Amino acid sequence: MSLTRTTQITVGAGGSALPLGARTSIATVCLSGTLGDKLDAIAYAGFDGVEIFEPDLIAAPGRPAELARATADRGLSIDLYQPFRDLDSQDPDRFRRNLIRLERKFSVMDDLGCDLLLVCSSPLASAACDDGLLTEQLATAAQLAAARGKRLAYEALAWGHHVNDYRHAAAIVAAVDNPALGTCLDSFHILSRGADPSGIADLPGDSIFFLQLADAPRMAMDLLQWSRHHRCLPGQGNFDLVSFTDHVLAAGYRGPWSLEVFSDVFRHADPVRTASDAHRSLRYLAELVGAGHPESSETAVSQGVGASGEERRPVTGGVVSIRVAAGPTSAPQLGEVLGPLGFDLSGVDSSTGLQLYRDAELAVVVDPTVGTVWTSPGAPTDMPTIAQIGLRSAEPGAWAARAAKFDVPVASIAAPGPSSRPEAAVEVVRLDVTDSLAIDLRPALSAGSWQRHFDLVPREPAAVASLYTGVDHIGIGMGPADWEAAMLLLRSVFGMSVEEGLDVPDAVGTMRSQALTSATESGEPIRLVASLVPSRLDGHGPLRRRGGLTHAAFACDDIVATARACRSRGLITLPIPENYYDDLRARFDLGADRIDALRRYDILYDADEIGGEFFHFFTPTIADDLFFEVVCRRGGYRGYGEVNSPVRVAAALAFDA
Ligand SMILES: O=C(O)c1ccc(O)c(O)c1
Ligand SMILES: [Mg+2]
Repeated sequence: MSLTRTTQITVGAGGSALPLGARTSIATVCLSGTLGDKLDAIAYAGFDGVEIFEPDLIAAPGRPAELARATADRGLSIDLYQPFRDLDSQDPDRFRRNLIRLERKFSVMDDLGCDLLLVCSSPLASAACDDGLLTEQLATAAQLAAARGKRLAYEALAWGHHVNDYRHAAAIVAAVDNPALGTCLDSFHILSRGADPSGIADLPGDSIFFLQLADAPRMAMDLLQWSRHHRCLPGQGNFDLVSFTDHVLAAGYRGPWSLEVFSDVFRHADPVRTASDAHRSLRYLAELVGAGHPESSETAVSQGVGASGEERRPVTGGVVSIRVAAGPTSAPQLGEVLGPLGFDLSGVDSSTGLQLYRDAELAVVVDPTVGTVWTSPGAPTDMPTIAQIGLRSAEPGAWAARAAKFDVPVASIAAPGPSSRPEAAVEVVRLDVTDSLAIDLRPALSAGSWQRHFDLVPREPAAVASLYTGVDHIGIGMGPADWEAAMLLLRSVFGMSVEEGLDVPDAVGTMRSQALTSATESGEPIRLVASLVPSRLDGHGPLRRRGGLTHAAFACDDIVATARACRSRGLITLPIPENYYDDLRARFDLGADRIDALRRYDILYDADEIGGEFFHFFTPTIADDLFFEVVCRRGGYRGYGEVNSPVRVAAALAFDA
């Protein structure tokens, strides 16, 4: 068996990764560091151009002409200089003063070799509040720009005083009717206000001077604060950027796709990592947009980056295995819980001590070694964590190719095979989602494949029928440093989709959680629930959180029968308080018998508006974190019983006390 790690980073990849040959660009404000650090990271990630954010230039030691050289030396164009604020004004003196300021900025742009300036709509109460006056003032500015060989891209800020909607900005631009004035469309300002983006398709394409893309998580908060602190990359938030971008292309826009992401997270993240995620996010968006523009994908496909038939995302089956990094202290405790749950110890790897627990086709592998490579740096070594998720796939090699398309490194584990067909020898492809979580893709786990790795304990075939129909979902904790990158990776490579995130308050904190799902060939989706773990909690170190967080939930068809079977094997279910069942009786019309059955087996319950039902019970936590859950879904229930989460956490604390 050999392990090979392939890392492919696109450095200055030739040709466009975007539909219709569009160029990639990014605003310097997206990244942390000095302007030099930012340009290095942007060039390294493979971008074609930059937007220079004025405060970055003002604070930099180099003169604009030097910046122009530094940018050109890195193979980058300067696509936009921004922002020019508060141009229009009800006060004629103020407006005259603003025109002088504008002329000075044109001189800076001369030195930068940039001809496009972003002009934001004014948020000031003194802004021109009359369309006639505003049109007149923008017309004057456009004439000055034309005389200096410059162009102005007028952007409606979502919190603009008079102009805060792209249609209003476009109407003013149309009224001015000067080729030196166009609009800048910024997805954040348009989608954050819930404006219908379909009107973009009807704008004259040559009046759209610039496209800024940003995603964001849905939040009910002040627009300015939301925009300045919580934007994220396409594929990290909840906006529908695919149809947004489709409308912009339908209008005929062929300029750069530029990222403008104001983010508190990226402000202190490694700029190289942010920039490479940023470039990946544009390719992710391009793949989805390109799928709707087959005529546009021809060039892209010839460069190996487009959405062609054979490049479609390969399929997976469901979760077939879970590997728990348990360490020597927790490994025996895991065994004590897995046995009663129906997982028999069926093999041990004599060289590593890895323990294989199986219930029919499902496997849980427990790693008892100290400080395994899967444990996050700084995490307590005795804290068990789900380190690997195994998905069934008949075509691991195709997954390796797909990961490479997004520059995600994979490790290919080869099985002995004919050397004439090396691709057939790829047995497992492993891809790191974070430093402490990997996803494996492999064909069905036959006894044969286990045999190669474990000394199997002889057992009677099908001695016990399987208790479970599969893995319903997996819960994982992630630190803030990993969160954004992991979301993008899961969504781009695996095509996972997200619903809106949830904040779930419980006895030990408020947990930000995000469910991700992806379709499988069997129809039952893969479900992951990521929870954002603050990097430090109560001095317990990163990722340590009392009450449990990391978990695997197994699915069954009959919750009471399964609970009974587990109890008969000695399972201690997490005790749920009487008060919970009093409340259930008050909230739902369940009938005394059903409530009694739930209470007897510590089963929790939820129902949704469409008649879906959810039943689940839990094990106590192992070493404060890991637990197992058994669930039963009925009638198309799509949630995770989140309402019961605080009850579980409090019950786990009470059990441990
Ligand atoms: O938050 C701002 O002020 C700001 C500035 C420039 C932009 O392009 C933008 O979208 C927002
Ligand atoms: Mg903008």
